[in-house]
Amino acid sequence: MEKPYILAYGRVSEEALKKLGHEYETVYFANGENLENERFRAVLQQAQAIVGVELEVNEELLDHAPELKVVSNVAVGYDNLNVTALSKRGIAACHTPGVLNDTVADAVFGMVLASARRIPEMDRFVKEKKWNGVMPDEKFGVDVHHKKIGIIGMGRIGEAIAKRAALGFDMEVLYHTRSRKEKAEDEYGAVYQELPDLLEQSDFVVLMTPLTPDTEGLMGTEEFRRMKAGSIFINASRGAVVDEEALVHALRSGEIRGAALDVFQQEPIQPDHPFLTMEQVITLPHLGSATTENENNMSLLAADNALQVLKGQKPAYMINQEIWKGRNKHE
Ligand SMILES: NC(=O)C1=CN([C@@H]2O[C@H](COP(=O)(O)OP(=O)(O)OC[C@H]3O[C@@H](n4cnc5c(N)ncnc54)[C@H](OP(=O)(O)O)[C@@H]3O)[C@@H](O)[C@H]2O)C=CC1
Ligand SMILES: O=CC(=O)O
Repeated sequence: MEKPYILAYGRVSEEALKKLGHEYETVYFANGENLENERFRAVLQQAQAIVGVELEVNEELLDHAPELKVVSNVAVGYDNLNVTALSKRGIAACHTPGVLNDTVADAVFGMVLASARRIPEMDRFVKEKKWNGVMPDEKFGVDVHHKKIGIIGMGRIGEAIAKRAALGFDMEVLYHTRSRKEKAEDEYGAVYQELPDLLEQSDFVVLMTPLTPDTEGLMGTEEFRRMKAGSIFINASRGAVVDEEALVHALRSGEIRGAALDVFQQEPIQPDHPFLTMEQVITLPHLGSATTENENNMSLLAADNALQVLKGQKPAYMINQEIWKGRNKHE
């Protein structure tokens, strides 16, 4: 009998592809492939699992996937999945929380340091042979240590950022979420704030919420207006949590000093986007979790999630847990 199919998509490590391929006919498609590709449609028609990152899984795609049992994101964020549509069809939705916390927090701290100390800009300055041996006063950065960092979305990754800020850089940590975080308060001295208060006090504002109907456009004109003069905005959550026009305005008008952005409303960013011409904005290609080690860890976790579902076991990291109820009376 032919092995059942798995459709692998986007960033999935070699080791994970091998693991999946051992038991299932695993066909890999690069990021950007979609229903317009005949081979993609043919594999989807037979696929019992999708394992990958950034594939838009909507009703239309699901209509082409009659055998599907699980969609396993190689990501913790799952705004690319229509979870309601998956649940309605009894398809498990899985993701990879936890394993990437430190990797993403390292990247965010890189963004904090790079923007405060103008590191990418100064790299260009030297390479463009503008350096005459003296660091010009007008290119000086600002300190990070002992400043206030405001974290919007103190979840798994937010806490790893708070730890670096408090224990590594002696920063005061403010945070805003829907619920209080005792661990962050006890271990990192984090102080809960309503959003306007956090924005008004923080030297660095770090956005780390998921993209949901509640968070879409969370940072808009009013929020940027409330930020301190000279403050820096960091976004590593999702582009659509920010009103990009409002951010461009806040940067151009000097309401805030700078920004470091790993995510955009449209990825890749449009070639004529104003961010690309702004010296005070660091633009990154959604690299938060992108290290060799972490890609493999996330891919293996996503592969395990998918294989567990295909074997009738409850996966370790399932988003729509409610669909599992009653499937196995021991769980
Ligand atoms: N740039 C990159 O490469 C990466 C980006 N990400 C993004 O980071 C996000 C967060 O990941 P992770 O930390 O694991 O997720 P968590 O679910 O652990 O944390 C999310 C936090 O956001 C808070 N939150 C949710 N909705 C709101 C709201 N309306 N107002 C205020 N706070 C809110 C939650 O609050 P509460 O706890 O009170 O519910 C929670 O504390 C992912 O969903 C993804 O979009 C993740 C990895 C890499
Ligand atoms: O953006 C990455 C993720 O894991 O979510």
